[in-house]
Amino acid sequence: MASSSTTTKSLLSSTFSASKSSSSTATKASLLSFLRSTSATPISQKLSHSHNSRHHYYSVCPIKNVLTTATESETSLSKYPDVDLVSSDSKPTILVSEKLGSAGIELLKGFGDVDCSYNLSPEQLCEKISRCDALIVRSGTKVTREVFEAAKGRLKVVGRAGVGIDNVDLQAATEFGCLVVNAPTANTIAAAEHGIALLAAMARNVSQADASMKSGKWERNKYVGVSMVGKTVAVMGFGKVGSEVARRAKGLGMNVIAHDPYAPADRARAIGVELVSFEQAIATADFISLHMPLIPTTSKIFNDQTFSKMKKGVRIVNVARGGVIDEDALVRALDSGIVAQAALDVFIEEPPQTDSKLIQHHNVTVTPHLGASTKEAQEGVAIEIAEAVVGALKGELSATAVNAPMVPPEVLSELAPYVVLAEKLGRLAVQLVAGGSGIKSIKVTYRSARDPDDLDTRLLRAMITKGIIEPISSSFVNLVNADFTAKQKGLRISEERMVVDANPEFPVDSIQVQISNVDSKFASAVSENGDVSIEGKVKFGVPHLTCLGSFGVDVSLEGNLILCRQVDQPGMIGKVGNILGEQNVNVSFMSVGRTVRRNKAIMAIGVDEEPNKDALNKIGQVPAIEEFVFLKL
Ligand SMILES: NC(=O)C1=CN([C@@H]2O[C@H](COP(=O)(O)OP(=O)(O)OC[C@H]3O[C@@H](n4cnc5c(N)ncnc54)[C@H](O)[C@@H]3O)[C@@H](O)[C@H]2O)C=CC1
Ligand SMILES: O=C(O)C(=O)COP(=O)(O)O
Repeated sequence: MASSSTTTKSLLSSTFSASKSSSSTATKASLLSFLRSTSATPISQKLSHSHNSRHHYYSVCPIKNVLTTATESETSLSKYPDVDLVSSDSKPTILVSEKLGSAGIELLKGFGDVDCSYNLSPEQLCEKISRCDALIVRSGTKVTREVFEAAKGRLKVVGRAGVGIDNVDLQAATEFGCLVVNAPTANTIAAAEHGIALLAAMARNVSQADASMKSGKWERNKYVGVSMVGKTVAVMGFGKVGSEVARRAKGLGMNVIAHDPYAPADRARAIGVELVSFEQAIATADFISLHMPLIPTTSKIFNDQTFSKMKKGVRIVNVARGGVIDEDALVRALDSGIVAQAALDVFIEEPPQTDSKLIQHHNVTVTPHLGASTKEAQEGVAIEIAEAVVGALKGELSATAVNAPMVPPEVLSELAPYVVLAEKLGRLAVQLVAGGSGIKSIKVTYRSARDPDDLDTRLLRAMITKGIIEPISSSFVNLVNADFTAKQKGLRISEERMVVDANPEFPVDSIQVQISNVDSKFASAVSENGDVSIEGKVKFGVPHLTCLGSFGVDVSLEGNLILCRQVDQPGMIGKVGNILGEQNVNVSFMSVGRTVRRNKAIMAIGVDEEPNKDALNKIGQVPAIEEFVFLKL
């Protein structure tokens, strides 16, 4: 490895002191803007910047599905849609499309402009959404791909004021870089209580007897019920609601079994519940209470086949999601007597058709999705979701993110400077790749004194991805969509964590980014193994480039960078410095690295301003300079 030296100490120290404070602000701002969906980055700004730049652009080659470089003339601005964007200092607009508790609304009003518009048609929602930064829904709003498309990049967060997110197209949200958060805890008890209410009401024919009496009848013999005590209830889905139902059912003297492929056995044991297989649960239960999410593996999991395996006369409660039951099969099972009764709060289609055979069935008790509808739960959910949405709009990582990694705040603050380093290295590496090269394979190596398992690299990987993709495509990358976008663009990003002898106080010692099988526009950036290779470190909170190809350098990654390879001889720094000085371009940092004395050297010059073409040409004409490149950080 080459040694690196910095030209003047005073330059170094003044840069550090000047950059230290600005860098910590920049670090924070950069981190926040990344964590906020960058889909909301003013695209117009991004475009005008790109349009004015004299440097290479890149676009996605749709056939090879590989990132390829292209020149400005090949880059058409017409592919970018007109986007109605708020400026970053205006208040965010938050659309609340279903009734939300007043405490939550007040909290939201303290942060943004709140538009409570209920009962919007899909078309009305699509029309409104392009003017909204956040959308808050309950189970009644379908947040489809069309909604994300109509948002035109402005929607940063969808808040689901409740648990189930099956009404939100998560794949589309992720693709559009839109964070989805939910409020998973505040309605647990309400849902569990409703489950128990339905269980008891069904067992004792409460709703049927009520309707009968109101129609003037007195039918005591017709509505003889069944007792719950001593009966077996199978709780299907032993999560938050399921566990609370189990606890309450035990209090009623029932024998409780549960099925949940992912539930820990010790939690079940603590409540006195036996975890059993699906088959065992449905074959032995007198009552079955459903508490699993609606996901592909649970969709219509209760169907003709599974009903046929149930104990004859079983009673079913569903406070989870209508879609876990094949409703036509349930009608058949009710008609045949396999299922004696059902009590349903949720339906495949909500509201269901009024003439639905299931709803009208005399052995079925129904409620219109009331599980979460208690005053207490609704206030709790409203506050929980308002806090999550405001936090997301502020750029904080959410503890209830559904489609993004949850990074604990302490990890986040420790990683903050490395997050900036990671993005800059990605930006730098991609600019070193020659136009026309297809970028496919990127290797990231993290060196750290800590155990590899202690380093959560998702955030860093996402930042490197952002740094690589954003300068060369029209995609906007954030924590939500980084992996998806990389995959979509055919980028293979592999990671390696290496333990090195460094200060364990810091989570990372260095990050190296290598791009394989590409040509470089700066041959010195190519390492011995043929990859474009750069490495960086954080020094005093400031990201630095420390290695380029086989050359050691030391330059703070701020502003712009000129890299030159020259014959190692005296006077080179002065020559280039003079050319820049003539153009009033301020040098912020300079570092020279070489492999062998008086042989080849790399000069890395940080500049505050962008030198004009003339200055760059003059640098290129300095006889000892063999190659140079100007890079924007
Ligand atoms: N009716 C209503 O108003 C309400 C309905 N819900 C619904 O209740 C359900 C449960 O909510 P929470 O307990 O808060 O969620 P949770 O995530 O805490 O629990 C769900 C459990 O289902 C389990 N599970 C996943 N696949 C399964 C499978 N194939 N078989 C059995 N279990 C499986 C999971 O491991 C998890 O433990 C959700 O569908 C939610 O949408 C929740 C609140 C109110
Ligand atoms: O939280 C859930 O999953 C629910 O089903 C509650 O739905 P809601 O918010 O009452 O429309």
